[in-house]
Parts: sequence; C-alpha cells; structure tokens
Amino acid sequence: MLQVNLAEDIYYLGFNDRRTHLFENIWPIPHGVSYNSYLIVDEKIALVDTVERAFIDDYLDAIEEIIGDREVDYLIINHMEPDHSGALKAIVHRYPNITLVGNKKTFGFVESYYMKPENIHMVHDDHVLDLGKHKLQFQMIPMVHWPETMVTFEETNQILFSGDAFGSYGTMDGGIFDDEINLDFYEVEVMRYFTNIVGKYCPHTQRAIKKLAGLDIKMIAATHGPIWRSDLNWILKRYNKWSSYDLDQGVVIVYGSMYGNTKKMAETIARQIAVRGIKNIRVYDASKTHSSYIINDIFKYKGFIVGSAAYNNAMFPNVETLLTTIEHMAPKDHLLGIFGNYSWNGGGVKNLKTFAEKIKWDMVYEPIEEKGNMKVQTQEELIKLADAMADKLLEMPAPEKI
Ligand SMILES: Cc1cc2nc3c(=O)[nH]c(=O)nc-3n(C[C@H](O)[C@H](O)[C@H](O)COP(=O)(O)O)c2cc1C
Repeated sequence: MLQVNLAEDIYYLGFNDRRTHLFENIWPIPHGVSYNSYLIVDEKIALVDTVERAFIDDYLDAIEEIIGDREVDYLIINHMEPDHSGALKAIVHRYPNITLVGNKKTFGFVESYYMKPENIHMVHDDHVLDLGKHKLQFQMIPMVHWPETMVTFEETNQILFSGDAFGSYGTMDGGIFDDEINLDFYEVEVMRYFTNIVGKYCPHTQRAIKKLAGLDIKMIAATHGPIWRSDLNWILKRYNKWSSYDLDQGVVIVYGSMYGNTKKMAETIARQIAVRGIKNIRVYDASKTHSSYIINDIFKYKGFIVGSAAYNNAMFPNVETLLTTIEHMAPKDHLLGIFGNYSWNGGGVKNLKTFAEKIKWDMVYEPIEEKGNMKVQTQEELIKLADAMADKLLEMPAPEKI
C-alpha cells in the first residue's frame, strides 16, 4: 500500500469499498465509500478508529508495513458504529496489550458488540493523552450521530479526527485530500452523507460546530471521504448551513402514481411554479428515485409538495416510506402542499393530511383531491396551490453564496 501522510508520523489507512450497493443497507452508494482509519507513530503508537470488517486483513498488513514489530499502544474509538469498529476485535487479538480509549458511553458498546475490554482509558472533554511528540485532546459530540461519538484533536499538527462528522460517500479514487480532488463531484456525496446519516441530528451538529470552533483546526480527517486541509471553510460552511435548516428558494415535488393521474397533477403544479419564476424545481417519482436523493433536495429547498394515489385505503407505499423517513429526520421550516387521486373511498390524501398534522410545516393551500382524470376545476385548484407556494418562495431573500 502506498503510504499517505497527513503529517510526519501520521498515516492515512483508508480502504475503498466499490462493492457494497447500500450503505447501512439502506442508502445507495453508486460511487462507493471509503473507510478511513489513521495511525500515529510516536513513543506510543495510536490508531484512530478502525475499518469495516471486510478490510481487516489488508488493514493489519498496512499497519505492520509501517510499524513493523512494534506494538500499537492505543486504539482511539471516536465512534463505535461497526463500519469503524469492525476491525476492533482483530486489532485487540493482534496487539493484546493495547488500551482502548473512549468515553463513558464507549465501552458498553464494545462489550455489547465484541467483548469485555481489558485495558481501557476513559476520557472526557479536554482530556489530553500524551503519545510523546503528539498530544491528543478529546471532545464529546454526542448524537453526531451516536451517543458515544467524540472527536480527537491532535494538537501538534492541529488535525481534527472527526469521526463521521464532515464525512462523505464516494471512494477516494487516487486523490485523498480536498486539493487533490474535484469537489464539484464530491459535493452531492458529501451532502447526501450528511442528510442521510447525520441529518436527523441537526441541533446536535450545531452544538458540535460551536464547541469545535474553540479549536484552531488546520486539517479535518473524517472516517469517510476526503481529508480537508486546504479550504476548511468549504466543508464547515456547508455543515453549518445544512444543520441550521438554511433553505434556498425552490421546491421538491414528489408523487406516487400507478397510472399517471397523480403524475399529471404534479406536472401541472410544477409548470405553474416555473411560470411564476421559480427555477429550482425538482419533480420526483417516489417509486423511481431513492429517498436518499429526495431527502437531499428537501434539505436544500424550502418548498415541498407531495401527491399520492390511493392504494388499499392508504398512501402509495413508496410515498409512505419517504414520508416516514422525513418524519424521523424532522427537517424544519418547510412550506407544504398536498394532493392526490383516488377511485372509490380514497386513502392517499387522507393519510397525507395526517403527515401534515404531524410534521407541522406551513401548509400553503388546502389539500386537493381528484377522482381519476384531472378535470378543469381541479386544474384550477392545483394552479392556486402552485401560486400560493410560489408567492411564499418569492418572498425569500436571495441565498447567500457558499
Ligand atoms: C392496487 C390498487 C389499490 C387501490 N386502492 C384504492 C383505494 O383503496 N381507494 C381508492 O379510492 N382507490 C384505490 N385505487 C385506485 C387508484 O387510487 C385510482 O385509480 C387513482 O386514480 C390512481 O391514480 P394514478 O393514476 O396516479 O395511479 C387503487 C388502485 C390500485 C391499482
């Protein structure tokens, strides 16, 4: 393995996964994902997080290539999710005298997933672990995105090992640092990683950003995706915007339709919103586009309009799945419109109304429901819904460029 240094004696041990289709067995990763671990070689040797279990052999080999017969003294556990703790048992087996470093929440996870840990070192906010030349400081960032989550700040080179925070989908195709890659390509993957994985925990992310602002950080090394060293603001500004629900002018229109009647209603709304001068309009068929991408756009745009055909007294199943995901993530401050189509007793709009009551977004117009093919009167109503949405979107200030 070609060695990649973040600084003298600090090594990148990252592995690319181009085989897995779904991250967490939910989220599509057409461009793969990397699992990043880091190795600090000093008087004491420390690993920061490990990798997914599929890479254990290559990981152990890569460590040995760097440190030879020396022992690893510490395993810093910023985050216990198995894509990072997957090699923990193998590491303990290979280096039996190793000390696991974590906080008061970490070791319960170690025990429940792997084994009762023998040597542990419990850390808390501002705690410093001295490796020799390198001093590691710890900060807790609970629920970004698990309870035990913490970050490790290497004080000598000012590197923040941030766990999943500031991570990204997408493999590292040669380029590993932000100045070695085309960020235009990674932008969607960074945002999808944020919205899919961390998006439910925006208030916690905001708290973490404020807490970490006290550190003089020169480099951010996450457990997935690029290492940020040239323009930290690129990632920090985006995290701040997304986690504060700072939405742009635009609308996401999603529909679930078997035979096209609900789709026609969605097209009518989209056209009228465009006529009114709104340029960011994304129309999605809930059966075709995975919620990973739709959620991403919901975190971008203020407007959300959802339509559903009635299906067995309920919503169209794929719309229901999407809305359940939205309810769990509970993004704030959106404008909402709902519509649907039915043939006998309905079920689509009825359940969309329940969603609207729960999510408590600002409904711009009353629900619209058609029976079968769209009639002129319904078309007029849909235009009114589109106008109401456009009116509110046009009141928004121009977005700040980041
Ligand atoms: C499997 C299936 C289940 C349906 N269930 C209901 C229902 O419970 N209530 C209802 O009013 N219509 C029901 N319908 C009828 C559709 O909602 C209706 O045809 C509607 O116009 C479809 O809109 P679409 O063209 O966008 O698919 C069902 C249709 C199908 C194919």
